[in-house]
Amino acid sequence: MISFDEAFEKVMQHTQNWAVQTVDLLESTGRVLAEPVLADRDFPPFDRSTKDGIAIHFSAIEKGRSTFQIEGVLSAGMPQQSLSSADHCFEIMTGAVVPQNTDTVIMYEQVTLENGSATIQSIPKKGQNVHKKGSDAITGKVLLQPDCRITGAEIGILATVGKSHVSVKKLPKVCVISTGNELVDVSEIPLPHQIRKSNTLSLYAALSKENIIPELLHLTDDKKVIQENIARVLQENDVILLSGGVSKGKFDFIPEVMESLGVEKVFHRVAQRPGKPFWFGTQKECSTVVFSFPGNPVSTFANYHIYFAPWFYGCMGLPYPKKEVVLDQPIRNDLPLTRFVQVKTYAEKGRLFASPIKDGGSGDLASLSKSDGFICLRPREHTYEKGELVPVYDT
Ligand SMILES: Nc1nc2c(c(=O)[nH]1)N[C@H]1C(S)=C(S)[C@@H](COP(=O)(O)OP(=O)(O)OC[C@H]3O[C@@H](n4cnc5c(N)ncnc54)[C@H](O)[C@@H]3O)O[C@H]1N2
Ligand code: MOO
Ligand SMILES: [Mg+2]
Repeated sequence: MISFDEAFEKVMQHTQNWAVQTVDLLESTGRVLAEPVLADRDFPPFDRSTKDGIAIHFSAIEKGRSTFQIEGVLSAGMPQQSLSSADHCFEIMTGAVVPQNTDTVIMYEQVTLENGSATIQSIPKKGQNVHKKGSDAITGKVLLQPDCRITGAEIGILATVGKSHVSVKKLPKVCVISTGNELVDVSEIPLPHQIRKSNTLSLYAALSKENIIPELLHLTDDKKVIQENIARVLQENDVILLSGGVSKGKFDFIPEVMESLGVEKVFHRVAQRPGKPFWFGTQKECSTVVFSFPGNPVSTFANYHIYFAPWFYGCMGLPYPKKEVVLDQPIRNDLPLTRFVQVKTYAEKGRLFASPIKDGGSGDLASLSKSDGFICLRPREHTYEKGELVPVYDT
């Protein structure tokens, strides 16, 4: 059995790269950008008024003028105009092009309009309320580097530079498989000896947060059925996530089936709780990566977040957000294995605290909604003290 740190390192050594694809702008939301995005013109592309008011040439103020004859009204979307005399002004709206021969905008609140003239009530600063052409970025500047997650902010930038199609990293094709004769569909009424499938649906939901829509498959505990189906699934997918069938039971066929299909075992069993019988391997010919999680619900859930999530970030070239929390009570782990304890986190005085949740072991599926993460407690003789910082995996 290997330690958690060794297992984690081995998983991270098997990151994959699934090439790139071009998608429509709005479909790129949540995806990882695969190209640099440059400013196609200056930002802003013209001297732009930032207030509704009047545009003047500041030299008129220096000469002591405070009343200006209004030459016209400018709205956003009008081509640039030209002021014919420094004794005049234009009324100008936010977003409109500042006219030639003007350099300063005074907002309506500081102006009185009367008989076609505007009188200013206070002395403005030269250049005020003008968002200068190219002041945010000049043409050709890199606005977005590749390997960033596309959120609403990036969509706005992509739209502004005219990217109706965006190059993004491809997502893996994923199959999520449940195994077990006791499992029935959500819509069924289970017999007394049966339970409804839940793990694979939790995995489906977690994957969909990453924009991955997996194929879902259920297999009975029949070696031949498992073998035939996994042979096909290996060919058709980049990643397989399994739940169940990896421990010591007479019907836990996954490890031997995987090896019979040429999936090379990287490790089986990790000194951790929950999630100990985790099996991880790769089929080199079709470069499919197999995460075979132990069937107990908390084990499947924990291992997805502890191993798969950072691995997937690694594949996408994204840094995995490492996080620590402050323990709000002492907790021991003098076992010779790494413990992952469910916690509820909360913020207080600018710090993030974690409160351990009592659960009924790794079969206690209902406990998962009371927590929002797992803290990682490596084996250690002395107690983890109240106030100590420990790593946390968000769920
Ligand atoms: N002799 C030993 N027995 C067990 C060991 C051990 O080391 N020696 N390890 C225990 C640990 S720890 C775990 S975790 C489980 C892992 O079992 P498997 O991966 O073989 O999973 P199954 O036997 O198929 O099922 C276990 C449990 O989980 C439920 N399950 C499975 N799949 C689902 C699903 N999709 N949705 C909901 N629930 C699911 C299943 O009904 C069982 O109750 O082994 C221990 N045993
Ligand atoms: O380690 Mo198992 O994953 O606790 O139930
Ligand atoms: Mg089992």
